[in-house]
Amino acid sequence: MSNRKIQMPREVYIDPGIINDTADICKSLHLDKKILIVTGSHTYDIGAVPVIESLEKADIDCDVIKVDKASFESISEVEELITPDTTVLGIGGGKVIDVAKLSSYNQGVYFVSMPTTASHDGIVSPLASIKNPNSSTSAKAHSPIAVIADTEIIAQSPFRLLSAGCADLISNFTAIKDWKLAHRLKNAPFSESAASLSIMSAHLITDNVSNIKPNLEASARIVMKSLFSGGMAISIAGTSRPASGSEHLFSHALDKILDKPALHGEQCGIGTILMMYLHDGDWRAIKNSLKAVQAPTTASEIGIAEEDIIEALMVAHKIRPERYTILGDNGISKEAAYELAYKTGVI
Ligand SMILES: NC(=O)C1=CN([C@@H]2O[C@H](COP(=O)(O)OP(=O)(O)OC[C@H]3O[C@@H](n4cnc5c(N)ncnc54)[C@H](O)[C@@H]3O)[C@@H](O)[C@H]2O)C=CC1
Ligand SMILES: O=C(CO)COP(=O)(O)O
Ligand SMILES: [Zn+2]
Repeated sequence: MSNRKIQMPREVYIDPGIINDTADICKSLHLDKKILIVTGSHTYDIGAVPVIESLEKADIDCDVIKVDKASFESISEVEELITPDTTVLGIGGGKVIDVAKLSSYNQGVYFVSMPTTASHDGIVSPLASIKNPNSSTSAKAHSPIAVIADTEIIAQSPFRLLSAGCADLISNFTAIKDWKLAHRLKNAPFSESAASLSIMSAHLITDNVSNIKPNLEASARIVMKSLFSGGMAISIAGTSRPASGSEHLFSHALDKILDKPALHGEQCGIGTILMMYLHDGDWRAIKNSLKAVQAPTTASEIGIAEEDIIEALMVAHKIRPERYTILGDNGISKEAAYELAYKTGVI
């Protein structure tokens, strides 16, 4: 038997007002015995309250737990509330969704992904990213059984979060360059279909920048659909390779260095400018696309000091040494890091 499994969601809803149909969706999937809502303190009012109303009307039992960190403590707290007939609904941003995803995976129960914003491509993917002292990258979990993305709620979320989602998708351009490089130099397994889908998802953003605007349901829909197809590329590959290369290593390095990192997608977007320069690609086009969706392109816009950018560039290659990228096995020198950040206008 092949041990290569492609896992995908069974049902995906990307629609305005769909959150009010949560009970019907859970019933139709036979997931209505016992519901555990995992949400954040801020996203409780925005997303959990309408879900609770929908479940109460349908006489479906539900418990709620609020988590604010994607940590192993949060995972344990959630797991304590899970029984074999529980379905976990993750309602919130990326951290909440990752906690819901990993705790449900550990306990072997179904999970429904309910994003209240469109800030990164883990919404639909089978991976979860839980920070710990040894690792800041994503690890295997499982795909949601269903995705319920209410584009009305997502459109009303701060535009900064949507811009970050666009930037996380734009980073697929360098991720694929790195993946191809690793395939050629190190014989890393490569999937043409996952790579094509990943690039297509990034193009859905860069070809549509003029249609991505604040407070517009149609814009939230474009970003959410692109994150969906980007997540599918990850599912097909069975690894985050199609969506995470050297630009993500740079962002992971910043997460380790900084007390208060910027949004995941924002850091990855800036990393994409830098890594595209190293690939000798069209980094100016990346910068223009990021600007067009109002994502940051300089360190100062997200309050990161020059020396932290340089430090992150110099240590990024150590984050995941098994994943070869343009940073090579030894990384880049301090002088080269300054030159790179300066020439691209990041510092
Ligand atoms: N599983 C995976 O494959 C991936 C996981 N990640 C992880 O996801 C996390 C980043 O996710 P983010 O969503 O960027 O951060 P986050 O989960 O911290 O959310 C950012 C902020 O947005 C707020 N928010 C969410 N919806 C809102 C709404 N409708 N209105 C107002 N505020 C709202 C949240 O309360 C939070 O304060 C990181 O931990 C990152 O490592 C990132 C990429 C892929
Ligand atoms: O952020 C991701 C894809 O956008 C996941 O990447 P990592 O596997 O590097 O955490
Ligand atoms: Zn990412």
